[in-house]
Order: sequence, then structure tokens, then C-alpha cells
Amino acid sequence: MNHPIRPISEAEWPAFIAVLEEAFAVTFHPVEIERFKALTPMERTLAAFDADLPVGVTAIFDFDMTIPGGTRLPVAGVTAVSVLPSHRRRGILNSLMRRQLQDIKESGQSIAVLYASEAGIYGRFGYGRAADTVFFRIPKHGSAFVKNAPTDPALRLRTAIPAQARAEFEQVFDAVSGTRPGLYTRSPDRWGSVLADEEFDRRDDGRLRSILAEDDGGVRGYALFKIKRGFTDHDVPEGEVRLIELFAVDPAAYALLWRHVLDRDLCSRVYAWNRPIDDPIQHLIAEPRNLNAGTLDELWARVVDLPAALTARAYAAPAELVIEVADEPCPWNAGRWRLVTAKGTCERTDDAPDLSLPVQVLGASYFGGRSLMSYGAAGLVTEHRPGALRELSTAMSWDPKPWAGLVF
Ligand SMILES: CC(=O)SCCNC(=O)CCNC(=O)[C@H](O)C(C)(C)COP(=O)(O)OP(=O)(O)OC[C@H]1O[C@@H](n2cnc3c(N)ncnc32)[C@H](O)[C@@H]1OP(=O)(O)O
Repeated sequence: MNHPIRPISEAEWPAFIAVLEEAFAVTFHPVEIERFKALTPMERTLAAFDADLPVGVTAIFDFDMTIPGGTRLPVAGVTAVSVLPSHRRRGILNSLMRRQLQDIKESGQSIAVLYASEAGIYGRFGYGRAADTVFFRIPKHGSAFVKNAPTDPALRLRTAIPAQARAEFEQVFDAVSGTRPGLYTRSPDRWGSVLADEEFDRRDDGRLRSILAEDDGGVRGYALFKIKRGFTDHDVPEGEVRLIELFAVDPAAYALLWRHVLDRDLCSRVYAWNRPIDDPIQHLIAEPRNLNAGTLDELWARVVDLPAALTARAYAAPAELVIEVADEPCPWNAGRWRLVTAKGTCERTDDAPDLSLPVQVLGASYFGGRSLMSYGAAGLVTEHRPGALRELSTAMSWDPKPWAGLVF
């Protein structure tokens, strides 16, 4: 059955939301729907129609996302992918994804990123697992820092109502967001959504709270968190600090903010559910097993315009080689490309390849967080010239590791 695809009109927004609510089995609060609308350019939506009814939808958030080297690249943040349960497994997602990749290419964005509801969905459309998120469950009793953890007597803490400290959060976030691939420029609407604290946002974790680290010169970091209150049968406090985000411009402010959330009165642990894989807290906790860490995939990335993407980022070491790329959904990327990082060029060639790889692997390693050598060991990259795999793997690696810190 044919399901024509086009962007929705504003009048079709309720029908668009209805597909999401059904597919995700959620009921949004009207304020949430308005917030989402403010973040979603109508012309960046797509819906597949059954007669007049949207039965499959998706949208794009436009992000300026930091890539290796610090450039903030305009990327397409794919979101709201939903197909009505009555219409699932008839190829509607497939049609939406292919059309969306065309649109992204035409809009001039060379990279698409997304946060997957299920990790098995997007590989077939050329996305690769590009970044990880780590969760920590740190008990207060096991959270002592190493003896040489940084301190600065000039620093002090200040409790603030989050909405009232927004300008200071923005100052810190703007200072750090260019330093880690995956972080992005936050629009005013995105800040509104991060700091959302209506009654229905509080659910059972209480209201949004914040603490700032500052000195006489101004703010140097902040933490946003909630506190899930709790007591044992014997009235021993066992509240949980649920850390939402913690950013600091220097190590001493970072350590002080962590110390604060770990020591919070009436709490027995911190649950930090969304942290970067190389989070420095791992080196500050003297008994690192108490981090109780676990990892999940975070950003998935898709190279949409290969030469534009590969020449936009910086490389950790020089590389000069011909890569042969397989890319069925985006045939304009398929074939052989000569990448010369020293010249910043990536051009089509008929020369023999040094490496053959699928586009998913390029997406996975684009932000510098995934080892090409490891894909080689898995048999998913083929090396034709000895040394070529290590050369490109080293060049594409990056520190710090990628992380967006955002579920979108
Ligand atoms: C970035 C984001 O927004 S993530 C959110 C994704 N959405 C959800 O999880 C909401 C609930 N799920 C849904 O709405 C739908 O089931 C979707 C969107 C995941 C799939 O839509 P459908 O129209 O059923 O998918 P479609 O029929 O086009 O399938 C295309 C391919 O994806 C595969 N596929 C579909 N859903 C899944 C899944 N959940 N896991 C793994 N593979 C899947 C199909 O088997 C098919 O594979 P093939 O190409 O090898 O034959």
C-alpha cells in the first residue's frame, strides 16, 4: 500500500502527536506538547499518510554540534520516529528514513544523529553507534575522593532556584560545549526544556534543584539534580540524588560540585544516569568499584554527505588513504574516496582502496569515540594495505570522547 510522505502543516500537529502517543504508549501533558512544538520546525517534520491520516511520523531538530577539532557543525537531530501500531512492519519507517536522508542531504547537513529507543533499528539505514553514556550508582559511604583531588579555597557553593540561575548555567555550558564532540549549542527553547519544572515534570522525584560553584570572579560550574526522598523502616535516611547534569569549567569546581551531591544530607547515594564514558569522576573516587558503572549506547551518527563530513572534522594524526565505502541508502556516498587529512581534502577516485568499510562504521567513528581497529577485529572493515587500518583508526580517534548528554 502506498503511503505518500510530506511535511505536516501546523493544523496537522495534533494528528502528528497522536501517532507519537500511540507508538510510544505515552500521554503527553499539553504543556509538553507545546514545548515539543517550539523545538520542532514544521518544515522539518515528515508524515506518511493513509488517506488524510498521518500513520508514521518523524522530525528533525537542528543542532550545531561540536565535532573533533571544536567546529560546531550543523547536524540533523532525528527524532519522534513513530509508526501507528496498526500500520507497523509494512515498510513505513523504511520509506520515512530514506526520504529523510534525501532531505537532510538537500538541506546541506552532512551528519545526522539520533538517540535510539531500541538499538537494533537504525543500523540498516546507515547509522552507527557513535557515543556511549554511562550511569553511576555511587553510595555515599564509598564515595571518598583520592587524596590529591583538586581543591580551591576561593571556591564557594550557592544554592539557586534553577530558573533564576539560567544565565549562569548558560555561561558555563557555552564555555564547555565546544570542548567535547557531541555537545551542542542550546537554543532558548532547549534551555526551557532542560529546566522544565512544572508540577507534572516533578513526578515522584520532586522539584528541580541546583547548586553553583563560584568565586569572586563569577560562576565556574553547576549541578542540576532532583532528590528522591526516602527512609528505611527504622527511619534511617536513604534519599537518592538523581543527577541531571553537572558541568564545570575547571577541575576544582567539578570536584567540589560532585563532592556536594555525594555528601548531600538525608541522602545515601547518587544516581547519575547520563554521563560521558570518560567522566573524570572515575578518577576521583578512591574506590572506583563503588561507581557501580554501566554503559549504554547514546548518540547514533550517520554520514549523509561523506566528503563534507570528513573534511569538516579535525584528525588526531595525519592519514592519507583511499577508502571504499558501501552505502545502499545514500548511494551518493558509495564508492572510493581519497582522504588527505593534511590538505583537508576528500575526493572521488578510481584508485585501488586501502580500506573497505560500510558507512555505519564511518558514522560510529566520526565523533572519535569508536575504534576502527576494533571494527577491523570484528571483521567489519577490510584492510587492503597493511597499516591502513591503524592509520585511519588513530587519525579518527579523539579525546575527550563524544557525548551529547541529551535524550531527544
Ligand atoms: C530517533 C527515534 O525517534 S527512536 C524512536 C523509534 N520509535 C519507537 O520506538 C516507537 C515504537 N515503534 C514504532 O513506532 C515502530 O515499530 C518503528 C518506527 C520502530 C518501526 O516502524 P515500521 O514501519 O514497523 O518499520 P518498517 O516496517 O519500515 O521496518 C523497516 C525495517 O526495520 C526493522 N524494524 C522495525 N522495527 C524494529 C525494531 N523495533 N527493532 C529492530 N528492527 C526493527 C524491520 O524488521 C524492517 O527490517 P528489514 O529492513 O530488515 O525488513
